[in-house]
Amino acid sequence: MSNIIRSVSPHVSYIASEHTWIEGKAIQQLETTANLPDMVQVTGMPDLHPGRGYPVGAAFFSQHRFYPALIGNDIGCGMSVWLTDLAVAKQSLDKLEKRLGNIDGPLEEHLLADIPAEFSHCYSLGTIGGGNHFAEFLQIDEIFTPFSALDKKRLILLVHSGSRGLGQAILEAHIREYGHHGLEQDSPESGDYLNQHQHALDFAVCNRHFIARRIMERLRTDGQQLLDIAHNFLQKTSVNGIDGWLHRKGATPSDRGVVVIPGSRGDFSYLVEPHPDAESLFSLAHGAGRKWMRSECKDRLSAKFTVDQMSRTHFGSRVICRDRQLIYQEAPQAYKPIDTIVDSLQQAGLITVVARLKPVLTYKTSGETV
Ligand SMILES: Nc1nc2c(ncn2[C@@H]2O[C@H](COP(=O)(O)O)[C@@H](O)[C@H]2O)c(=O)[nH]1
Ligand SMILES: [Mn+2]
Repeated sequence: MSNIIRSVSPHVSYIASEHTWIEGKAIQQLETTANLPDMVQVTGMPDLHPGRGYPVGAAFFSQHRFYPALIGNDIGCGMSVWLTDLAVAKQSLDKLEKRLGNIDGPLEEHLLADIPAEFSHCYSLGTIGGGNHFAEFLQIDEIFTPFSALDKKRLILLVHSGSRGLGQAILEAHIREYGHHGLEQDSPESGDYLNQHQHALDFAVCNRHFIARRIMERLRTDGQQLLDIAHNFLQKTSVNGIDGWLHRKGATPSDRGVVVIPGSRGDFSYLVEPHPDAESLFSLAHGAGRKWMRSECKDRLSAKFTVDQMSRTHFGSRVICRDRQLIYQEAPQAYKPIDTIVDSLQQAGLITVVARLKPVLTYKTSGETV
């Protein structure tokens, strides 16, 4: 375990095997963040990559004060996993795509009555959003550890989305007023942020629920939720007997049962059982993590692959993405290989792999943009 959890300095470490690609800039960002006042420990996950000022794929533990900027704009972003009643064997990709149609618009009229009152004015509820958000059908490729809920004959639905414009508005207002200094715990400002943060977390859970519901309705099926877990959030907690604030930015909690670690639309995703551990700040990778910046993807790929070719993967799965920039930005090539991520977590003793999932159909957006 010791050579997988690498120490950069007494307060900074990251988890990586010899095969895990970690960019130097991301480690520099870890160190910069560790120098913030009252920061106690900073740990990078194997999917660590540089972000805008602060790294993504990391957990940060502070005392006395916390830093909303570390959580970022997509407060509550996370993954939910459903075991649907759709039989793997019977599916035609054409039929799935046709029935799914366009789910970028407001929720269907008959679902509006079920929206909790606190979110009834949020028109983005039930929509996936841009960037790396997606909804994906997957099939179980292999089960490694018995997990009663799994059934190889049924399709899995994975939803990745967050708090949409709400989280963005909370962060913008916070930065306008307080910059990047963080907030003293127990101050009125920190109480205000925590209330808004909770509201965004609740919205994100509700959003993923309605996305899954509308998708399953379109496909005339039902399903059972296996998990819903956020990877961008703040938690008041205790680590090694110290009370403080655990910030997760692209880090999945390891103390809440089975989680999913997605790869990309052209790679496997894994269901894993975490082994909670203080050294990793009770966190795991939340995905594969970017290898290429968004801005470089189209230049690197468009001469080699047409949009049509990008809409299929080597698994034979299909990608619905009518945004010609986004389809390149989110290409499988832009992400680290998921097996290097999962292997390092396994070698560090932080997970037991439950199942490997293979993409069947990935939905990004039906909106036509050039
Ligand atoms: N199975 C899929 N996984 C994907 C896809 N696009 C991205 N990803 C993975 O999700 C995480 C999400 O990162 P975040 O920082 O935006 O929360 C990313 O690291 C990838 O590994 C996809 O289409 N299908
Ligand atoms: Mn996310």
